[in-house]
Amino acid sequence: MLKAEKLTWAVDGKTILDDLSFSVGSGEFVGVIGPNGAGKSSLLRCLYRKNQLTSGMVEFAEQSLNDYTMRGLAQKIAVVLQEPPTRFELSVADVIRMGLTPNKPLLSFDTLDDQKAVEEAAEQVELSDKLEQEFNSLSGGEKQRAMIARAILQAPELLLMDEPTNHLDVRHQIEVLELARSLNISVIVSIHDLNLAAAYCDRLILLNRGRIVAQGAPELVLTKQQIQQVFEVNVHVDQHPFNRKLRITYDLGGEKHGR
Ligand SMILES: Nc1ncnc2c1ncn2[C@@H]1O[C@H](COP(=O)(O)OP(=O)(O)OP(=O)(O)O)[C@@H](O)[C@H]1O
Repeated sequence: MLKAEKLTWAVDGKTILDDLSFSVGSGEFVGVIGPNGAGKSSLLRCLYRKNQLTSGMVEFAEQSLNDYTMRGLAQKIAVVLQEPPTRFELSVADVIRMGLTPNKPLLSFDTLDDQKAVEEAAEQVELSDKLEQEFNSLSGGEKQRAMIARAILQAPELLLMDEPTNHLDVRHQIEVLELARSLNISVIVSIHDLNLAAAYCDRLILLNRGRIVAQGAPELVLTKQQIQQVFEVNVHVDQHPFNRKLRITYDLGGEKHGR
């Protein structure tokens, strides 16, 4: 579905992403992990054409990303960003409704079905009681969930999410990832929490300093050695006794502090 080959992005003469090759299959849930500044957001920006590649190529559905119109791209790919835009002086319902735009004829009016779709998307992210509230007055986590509802309404084939769990409490982190999984579309998500990444992603791409250090199933990528090398922390990696997913436990410096 999505294929990147030798993707390279440089800015001000500095190479930020260097020779990245990977693919994401239909319905796959892929996590992009790596330390601060590794290039996760820059990579996602290349995948929705906010960053123009310096060299290499990205194909979506066997067509170069550059060959899509903006509207054509929005019909295929939805994006949920780390910091939702704050310029919206609109209600939550207005913001969510924007998700319908790419798939509606230009200058058409909203139908009752559109209204119902907005309400259903709001319900999925537990914002039904906030629909008339101004978007800007939502909490960080609520804004994030509204942007996810907008993306759901877009009915994309690929969902790109840049740190979607950033502002969310632990229950909503889990719910957002489960919701994204339940859509049964391809998802590429950048994520800091390695345990969530291991639990929800089919495959992981581990970035460090703009290069892919490892990619594959969580068990192959999240090895003790690789985590220690890239994140520079001591960890213990085992299998969770209940869900059999990888479990990463960090050395929180107890020894150092005599605890
Ligand atoms: N437009 C830009 N101009 C200059 N430098 C940039 C630009 N965009 C990104 N960078 C640099 O590229 C590097 C990677 O940034 P990026 O935001 O992609 O990292 P990240 O892995 O998403 O980090 P974080 O985990 O902190 O969000 C950083 O050093 C950043 O300063």
